[in-house]
Amino acid sequence: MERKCRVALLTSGGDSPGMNAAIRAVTLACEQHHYECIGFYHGYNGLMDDQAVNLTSELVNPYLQQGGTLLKSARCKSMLLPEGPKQAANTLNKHNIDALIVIGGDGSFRGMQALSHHWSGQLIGLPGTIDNDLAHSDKTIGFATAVQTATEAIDKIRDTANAFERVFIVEVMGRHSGHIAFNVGLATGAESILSFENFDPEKAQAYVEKLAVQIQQQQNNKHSSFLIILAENLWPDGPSGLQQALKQTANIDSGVCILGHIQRGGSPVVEDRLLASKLGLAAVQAIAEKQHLVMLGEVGGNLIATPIENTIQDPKPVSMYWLNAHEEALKGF
Ligand SMILES: Nc1ncnc2c1ncn2[C@@H]1O[C@H](COP(=O)(O)OP(=O)(O)OP(=O)(O)O)[C@@H](O)[C@H]1O
Ligand SMILES: O=P(O)(O)OC[C@H]1O[C@](O)(CO)[C@@H](O)[C@@H]1O
Repeated sequence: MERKCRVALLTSGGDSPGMNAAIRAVTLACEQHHYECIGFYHGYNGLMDDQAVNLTSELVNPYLQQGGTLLKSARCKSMLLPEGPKQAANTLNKHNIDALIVIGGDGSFRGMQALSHHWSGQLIGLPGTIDNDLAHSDKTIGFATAVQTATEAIDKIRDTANAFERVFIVEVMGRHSGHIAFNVGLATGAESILSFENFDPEKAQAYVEKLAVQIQQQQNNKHSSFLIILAENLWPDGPSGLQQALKQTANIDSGVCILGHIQRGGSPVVEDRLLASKLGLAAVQAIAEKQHLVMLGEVGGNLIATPIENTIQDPKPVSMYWLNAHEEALKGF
């Protein structure tokens, strides 16, 4: 009897809503292709200490609509050491794995590159991160849900901010990229959006002075709230640093809300379920077609495979067009 192809799967880095939908799609597609499907728990840690599980449709089906990842995730320090990728390769060889699918962000893809130097199986990446910072896919799995979650939370802040005509600084995630900040800022009609793409930390005081003028003008004219969406890791001393600067510079009081990990959880929105399901099915198809060291993504409605190194190296710029248009439109009020 012909030996069945053995496909392994892991989720790595920050979990993102829709990872479970991708795991489910991979498992179902493997069953359809008559492949074995083996999950490894806790990201690359599961390859370090051999934490394997046989994935079946019965096991994965109930997770489709759940956030997080049924395979758990981790940031595995051993992968950064010379022995780590070798150890990972040993585990894959021990299980006779033919192909490994990694769902994660750019760090996880760097892990795939390191592994490729020690393991001869096929490696396929799926973009799974709320940050949307991977080139060659319009969206990453989990981004749409994170934007939705943050938007709903900020809408609630807006209600209470309106009631007291308050200024609020809301910090959103994104590590070092502004996709969440800009999209959430547009969706909530934030009066100001500050992110890596439009902020120079050397000129922080100049931004404070500009913000102070905007806040005073807007509140004098309209008697309404003023929301500042602030990307994490941006402002020196974080959102409370900006809060203090506004107070010291112009005696402006403001509230601070750090949305934090609330943005990573929750049931994936339809857009993420669809993207994850399509990419999961495509990953198994890519294995059947003998593809290697590629990431699958969706660009303009088409599924495309891009060499992993390009997805890591190529920038994924935030579109400034709509941000600028939004700022211009606000000036008209
Ligand atoms: N240069 C590298 N070489 C080998 N492995 C790496 C490298 N960079 C990252 N990894 C592995 O990938 C894991 C995940 O990377 P990282 O923590 O950067 O998250 P990510 O995949 O970028 O996702 P996210 O940004 O959404 O959290 C790391 O914990 C490590 O195990
Ligand atoms: O959960 P951790 O390990 O603190 O990581 C937080 C980081 O992970 C992300 O949620 C996803 O990369 C970033 O937006 C954030 O900076």
